[in-house]
Amino acid sequence: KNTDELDAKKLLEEYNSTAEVVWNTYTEASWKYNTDINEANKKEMLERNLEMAAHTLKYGEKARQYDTADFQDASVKRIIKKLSDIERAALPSAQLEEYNTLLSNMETKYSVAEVCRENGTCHPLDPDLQKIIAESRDYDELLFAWKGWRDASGKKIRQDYMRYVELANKAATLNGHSDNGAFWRSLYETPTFEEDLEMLWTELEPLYKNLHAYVRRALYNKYGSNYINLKGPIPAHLLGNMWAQTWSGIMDLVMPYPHATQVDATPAMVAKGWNATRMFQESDSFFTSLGLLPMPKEFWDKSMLEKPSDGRQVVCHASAWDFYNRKDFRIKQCTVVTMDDLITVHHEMGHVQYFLQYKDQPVSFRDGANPGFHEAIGDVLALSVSTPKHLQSIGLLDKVENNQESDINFLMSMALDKIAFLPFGYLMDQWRWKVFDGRIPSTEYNKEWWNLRMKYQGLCPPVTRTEEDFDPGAKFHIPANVPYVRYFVSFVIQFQFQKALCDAAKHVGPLHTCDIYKSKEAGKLLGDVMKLGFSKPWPEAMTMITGQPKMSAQPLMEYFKPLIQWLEEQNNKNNDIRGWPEYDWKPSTNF
Ligand SMILES: O=C(CCC(O)(O)[C@H](Cc1ccccc1)NC(=O)c1ccccc1)N[C@@H](Cc1c[nH]c2ccccc12)C(=O)O
Ligand SMILES: [Zn+2]
Repeated sequence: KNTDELDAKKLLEEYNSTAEVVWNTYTEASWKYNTDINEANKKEMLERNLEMAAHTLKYGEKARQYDTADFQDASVKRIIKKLSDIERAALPSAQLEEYNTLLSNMETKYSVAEVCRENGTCHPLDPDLQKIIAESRDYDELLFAWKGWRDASGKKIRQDYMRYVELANKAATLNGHSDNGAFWRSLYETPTFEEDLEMLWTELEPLYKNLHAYVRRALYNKYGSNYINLKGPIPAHLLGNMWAQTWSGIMDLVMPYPHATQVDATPAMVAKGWNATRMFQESDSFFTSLGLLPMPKEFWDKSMLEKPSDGRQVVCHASAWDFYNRKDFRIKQCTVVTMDDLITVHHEMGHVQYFLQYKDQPVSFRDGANPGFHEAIGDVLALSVSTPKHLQSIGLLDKVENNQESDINFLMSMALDKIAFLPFGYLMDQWRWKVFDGRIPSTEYNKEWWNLRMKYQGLCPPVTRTEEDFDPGAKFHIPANVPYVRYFVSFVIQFQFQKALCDAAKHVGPLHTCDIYKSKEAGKLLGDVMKLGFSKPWPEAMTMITGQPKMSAQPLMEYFKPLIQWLEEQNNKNNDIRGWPEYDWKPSTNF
């Protein structure tokens, strides 16, 4: 083994400059395909992916020659270690081509899927089906969209997915992991990662069960006892979101005090003629108010901020793009003018802010401290933007009162996104980890999916599901091969970050009223951590912000404390049980 540290340094310089070119070329081709899905663009993207894999293989094999045990420079050790895992480039070239083709076919099938009515009108997921699921209060119309989407997307991907699992696992084992799930978890560099997650869920589950009981009661009042059992799971198509992952779509059904302050800024956004660009400019202003970096000109010139109207097929699921040339950064989002999408705008802008902050790091360090950090940045700022006080200051809410009822309304709207999401954020990769390690065989993909949906979310399918279906495939991240536990981590640590930033901003009062707008101290804390990228283990980054190295559910619980007490009282008043002991109940199907 080579123990020459200067040799290694030279290798890494060569790697870094060549990687920037190869990755930029691939990213341009991938962008072209994602924003104009056709055979020619797909072919070009697949070719560029092979070139990138060849580059990864070449330098990965060189990196593996080194024994870095006695190296002085910790960064050199860290990069050599990261380069040594060459992921899919470890596959024989025929299988690598098959793997890349499977991935682009699954993502394309998902992105072009649509649901057609008898009268011939067809509906894509974005914006049509999402709008129906969020706004319709007709049980059967909701069922049309819910079942139709799963028939058009997940069902079509099941075979591809089985082969993808085999090849992903083969690549993982060739890199020394037991399976692909073990590889994904290794990115957190935390030996107790699964135990830590389980402890967080144990702390947070009671909050979720209280919210679930209260929402179930509201849905019972709306849809009646044929469709809701007060001691059973909730039919999965009634929660205002295609995957029941966030529930703010049904805020009108659960609003605690209809006569107190409203919290939805959507009507004002529409009334004031906001468009996608305006939403992104608003977000850009918030970031710069903290002393963080503005979006560069390329961003505004080259991003795709709306679904094209020229007939092009695109991947609508939002994403942020680093072109690895330290200049070119973009967002692709099929933005609609709603409060929900204003939140997503901040989420995506958080990714680009991270790109900007770490752009001068070596390419191997141009990543989040862990994947959850990358997901949390934008959401932290969105916590401030979402406050009634801030929405009023940007003209999106007129009347704002400071009283208990308005507080509860606001906290309910936040809980419908943040607390409702936790079990979904946790179960998605529970399912995939079990698929990758073989605990879930392909003959039980759908049965085990619904077991987890029942166990964690207290949901049931509105109609019978079989192994002909593949409901996990109806959620973008499964066909797109994007890990998901990062969002569970993000939804926990973003409250830790918010608490720390609010302290730095010298906020006084309850955590949920904090708005860090214009706080340069808060911005500096966040900016310094983003500049690190992946150069230090994430507990060091966590300590820089919060003063301690661990994930903790305490700040989230502190943020929602007033609502938790209120929900306890309401559920006791309604004599509602927490949980769903009558788990084998099914809603009536009148067709
Ligand atoms: O998927 C997303 C947003 C998309 C993304 O920004 O996370 C995107 C996903 C993606 C990854 C890889 C390829 C294609 C899409 N991630 C990024 O763009 C990204 C870019 C650089 C680094 C890390 C992530 N949110 C999740 C979780 C979520 C639901 N509601 C939310 C509200 C606020 C924030 C997140 C969510 C979802 O929609 O289920
Ligand atoms: Zn994200």
